[in-house]
Amino acid sequence: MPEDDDSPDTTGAADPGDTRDALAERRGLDAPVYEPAEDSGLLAEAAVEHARGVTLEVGTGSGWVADRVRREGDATRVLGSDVNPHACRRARDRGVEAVRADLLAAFRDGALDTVLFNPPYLPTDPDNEWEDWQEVALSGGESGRDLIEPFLDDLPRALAPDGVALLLVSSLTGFADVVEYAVDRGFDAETVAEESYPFETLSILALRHREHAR
Ligand SMILES: C[S@@+](CC[C@H](N)C(=O)[O-])C[C@H]1O[C@@H](n2cnc3c(N)ncnc32)[C@H](O)[C@@H]1O
Repeated sequence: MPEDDDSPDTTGAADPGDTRDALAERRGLDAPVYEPAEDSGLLAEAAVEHARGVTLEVGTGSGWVADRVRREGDATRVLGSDVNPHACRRARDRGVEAVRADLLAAFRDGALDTVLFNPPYLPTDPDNEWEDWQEVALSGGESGRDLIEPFLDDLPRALAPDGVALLLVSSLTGFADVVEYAVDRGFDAETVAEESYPFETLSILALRHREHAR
């Protein structure tokens, strides 16, 4: 594989006992930007199919997902955002319009027709935090939902009335808990893609404002 090829690594399927540290090691603990992996690939496939209008990928990382949507999907404009400045730079180098922002805070009410998010979701022991950009990319705090919940809190505001959000959810994070949280915020949730691995199942939830759900 060429050195600059950062398509998802689907060759390194983890063993059943694979841990957060093993995952991180496989992805390069000291890499400042999350490399696309199986989760990125699953989100990209669903996003190419569903993204329409103004599309934002929150936590764009390398920009690989946003770039695929830009090239292969029907969105009219594709943006990326990330708190990590190295990620914003990588995404821009790829041709993605990327801004440094915390979740949806920088975006106007109802401005987004499609929102994509592959969040940091690994449940993490508070005594075992790394405090680097990989931590920011991977750790979802003790529950795994530290980023998912504030994202879902603000999504009703930023998503257009007939918009859709595609959220990647791991079984490690508590699928039912995420669905319940989204439903409580006025969304209908539908699973549009799912892949099982030895250590987790990844799902893509399509979230629509309840009054606009099909
Ligand atoms: C699991 S990685 C996904 C990267 C990329 N979207 C992909 O699928 O390959 C999560 C990304 O979310 C970013 N992130 C973490 N906290 C964030 C926040 N509060 N606002 C925006 N992005 C955030 C991380 O820097 C990281 O790039």
